[in-house]
Amino acid sequence: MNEERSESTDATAFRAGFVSFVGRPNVGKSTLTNALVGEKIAITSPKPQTTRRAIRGILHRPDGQLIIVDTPGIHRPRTLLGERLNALVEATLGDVDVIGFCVPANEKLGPGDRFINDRLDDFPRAKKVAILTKVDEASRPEIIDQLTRLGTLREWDAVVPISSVTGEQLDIVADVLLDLMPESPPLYEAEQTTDEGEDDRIAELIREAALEGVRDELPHSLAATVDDREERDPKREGELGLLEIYASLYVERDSQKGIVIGKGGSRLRDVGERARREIEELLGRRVYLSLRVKVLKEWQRDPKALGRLGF
Ligand SMILES: Nc1nc2c(ncn2[C@@H]2O[C@H](COP(=O)(O)OP(=O)(O)OP(=O)(O)O)[C@@H](O)[C@H]2O)c(=O)[nH]1
Repeated sequence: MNEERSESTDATAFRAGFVSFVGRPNVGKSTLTNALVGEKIAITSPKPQTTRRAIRGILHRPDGQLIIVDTPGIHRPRTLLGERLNALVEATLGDVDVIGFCVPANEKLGPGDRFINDRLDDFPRAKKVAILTKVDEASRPEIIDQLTRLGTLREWDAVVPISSVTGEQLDIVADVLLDLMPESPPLYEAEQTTDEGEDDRIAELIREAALEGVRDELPHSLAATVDDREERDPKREGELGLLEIYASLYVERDSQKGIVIGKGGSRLRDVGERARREIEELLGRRVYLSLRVKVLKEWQRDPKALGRLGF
């Protein structure tokens, strides 16, 4: 990050900086990122703890640039993967300008929220904003009650209630976050919405499609990679040909392979179909997707396997 950027009180100055949303699994961090950036980049899923990679989304505005670093949740590590994720969180949060602490309006503040709030003391450099998410699912009194409780946790630089679903207060949260950023020239090109590699985004779309409708224990055992791409000649000159993408889905055990593939391969066909449509939308062209399911025994605990999957 650029050390030359400076604090300023000039309200008309262009500001740019990094923000990371933290909070318990499922509080709506990825959905908020997508809603702010306006393009699907982070994986959202109703299952807890499915965001693995630090993905950046960028909100471009005439008065500033908000670079969103989407981290996996802070949680107590149980596996080597868990430890690496926590190390990633530490590295990310040590380097951002603002941390947005997300708490859902429709659930009481609990030990999980307090655990994460306490950890925020380890990142004194970052300004801290409390974001009350999912206000569409809570009553007025519940929202007020929750805001009061949030206020007792620490002196926040700001507290903002939002809904990523109805869009309520999303412009306000963007204003508030930008206001807290240092004065700085734009840090990214205007057309960029994410700096994640295209293959990584494709792999996330495949993983997301494969997660849909599977049992609770599977999310942590699924990974996807793009192995190869081949361009087919276009039928007519001046057109794009078909893009063939060869990808793998990794599970940890033989039994999980069956779950992913389904009876007679029916589930895998659905997953491939869903993922292909998403990839075509992302790339804006026709795609042929070949998906293979592979077993990589206990990959979450195996350093070599983790390396191969890009963790
Ligand atoms: N009603 C409502 N639901 C929301 C809102 N924001 C997110 N959700 C839902 O909450 C669930 C979890 O959202 P995510 O954005 O995946 O949550 P997350 O905090 O990124 O979760 P992890 O990746 O597991 O850490 C999804 O089913 C979302 O559709 C909101 O503002 N209102």
